[in-house]
Formats: sequence, C-alpha cells, structure tokens
Amino acid sequence: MDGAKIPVLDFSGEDLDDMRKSSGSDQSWKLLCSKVREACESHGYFILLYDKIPTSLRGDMLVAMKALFDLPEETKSKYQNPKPYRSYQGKCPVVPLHESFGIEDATRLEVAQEFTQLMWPQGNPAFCEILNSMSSKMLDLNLTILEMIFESFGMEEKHYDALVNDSTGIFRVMKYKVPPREDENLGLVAHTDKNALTVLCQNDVQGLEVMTKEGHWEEVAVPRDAFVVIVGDALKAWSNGRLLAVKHRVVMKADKERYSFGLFSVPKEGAMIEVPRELVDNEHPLLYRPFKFADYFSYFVSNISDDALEIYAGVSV
Ligand SMILES: O=C(O)CCC(=O)C(=O)O
Ligand SMILES: [Fe+2]
Repeated sequence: MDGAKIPVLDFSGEDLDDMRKSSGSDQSWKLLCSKVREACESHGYFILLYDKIPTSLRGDMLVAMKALFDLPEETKSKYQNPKPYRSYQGKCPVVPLHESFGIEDATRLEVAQEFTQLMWPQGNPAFCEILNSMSSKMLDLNLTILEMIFESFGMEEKHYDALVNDSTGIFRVMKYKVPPREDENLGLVAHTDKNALTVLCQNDVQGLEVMTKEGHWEEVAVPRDAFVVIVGDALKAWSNGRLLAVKHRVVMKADKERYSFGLFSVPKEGAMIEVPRELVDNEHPLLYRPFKFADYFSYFVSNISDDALEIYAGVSV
C-alpha cells in the first residue's frame, strides 16, 4: 500500500451514542463502522478527527505533562509497578530520548489522586482532574471504536466481551527529547502494540512512522488536534488476522521536544482471546489458537520478538 492515502475518519459533529441508537432507521452509524473496519483491515491504523474531546483539554494535558516530566528524576522514579508498561521509565539505554509513565485505571478518581499525590505530595488538584478527565474520555472513545469494529463484523457481544467489557485502560504519557545528533534520533523502537486498540494524541512535533505492507517506513503527518488509532496484536488475533497490527516507531527529527499520550485498551488478567467461529472459513483458515492475553503479554515481555504473536499463538498450517 505504499503511497496509498492514510485513512482519515472524521467523527466530528457526530454524537456517536445518538447515531448508534438510531442505527435501526439510519444507515450512517453502519457506514461509519464499516469505514473504521476497512481502515483497520487495509492499514492497521487511521487518523481520527473527533471534537468531543475538547481542544482545550488536550492543551491542558500537554501543559500538565510538561510539568510532570520537569519534576526531579528522583520524584518521577517513585512511580513503580511490578507489572510491565505501568511504571516510570527513563534513561533506558536503547531509547535514551524516551521517557514515559504508564498509569493503569487513571479513569478511576482514586487512582488519579494517588498518582498525583505521589508526584506532588503538596497537592496538585488541577493535574489530577486533567489526568482523570482525559483518560476517561479517551477510554470511552477507544471502547466505542472497538465496538464499531465488532458491530461491523456483525458479532454478538459475547464474542468480544474479553476485548471491551473485560478490558482495562492503561494511560501512557510520553516525552521524547531533542536528539543530540542526527544519527541518534530513534525515539521509540519499532513494535506492534500488544493490547487490543490504542488511541494516541501528540503535540505539534511529528515523529510517528508506520511500516507499510511493502516494508517501508512511512511518516505519519498527524494533523493538529487529530488522534491516531492503532490496531494491536490482541485485536489482530481475535479477527483471525483480518485486521492488521501495524508496526510503528518514533523518529525524532525536530529541534523541539515531542510529547504524546495514549490510551491502551488491554484485556484484563484472565481474559481469553479467541477467534469467533464466524471468522473462520475456507478462505480464512484459523490462524491463532485461543490464548489468555496475560500469558501472551508475559511471554512477550520475557522473549521480546517481532513475531511474538505468531510464535506464541500462531497455528501452524
Ligand atoms: O509516541 C507516540 O506517538 C507513539 C507511542 C507508541 O507507539 C507506544 O507507546 O506504543
Ligand atoms: Fe505503540
């Protein structure tokens, strides 16, 4: 798909809940759902315009993140969690430009409060409010997009519970430093997201690149105030490989710091990822055996590999 246009979907001006409720009499919901699915099939990601998350909140979030990353290293390092991708990460030799926090369930007020308290023992209610509000809005959006995909496949809810209702949100905030030299500009190594679906947002510093089906890196020019939606391994496996978990990375070219934040919907401990029977036929033989998401994730963490999903859950044909 080299050179093929990056899909841009516009949900602005739409009340998705209303649209969905009137989907019996109105085709626009179904049409939107099929556009989402098509983008996830052809590219594994898309750019999303969505005005229900206010621009002012995005601006506040970026300002709040700067204050967070400006805290002393000693304070930031207090945020530790034994589970992977949920702690403070900085000074990693593989990606020295990258720093991040992964906060699970920031959508719960007490979690947002606890995190804020740890970073600002003297209190910072504004930060807490922004963190809680942004993560909640992005989780809603993430789960709605997932439901759109499942509806477009005509799936009954029981087939996708593990990816929507049994799902938790990890809110990740990221900072990328300006590279010291042009040849040391890797912000984040190439990877596929392991979770179901990711919704990302960034400041005006570009850097995200995706790998095309032909194996070339392509820059994603994210319009101001847009979101990027990325399919992860869990959704790829569930869809029997119909949806593409696109490989992506971050390359820093600008002389300004890049800030991004994302809401990762992650199947809960114990949730099983299983291809629904409806998605297996002669043309689409079963590609993945049923697996517990948490086991796959642990496998990945201890055997970091580009082909983790195929090796772990692939059915040899
Ligand atoms: O910073 C970005 O835009 C990408 C982040 C990302 O791909 C990730 O955290 O998985
Ligand atoms: Fe990613």
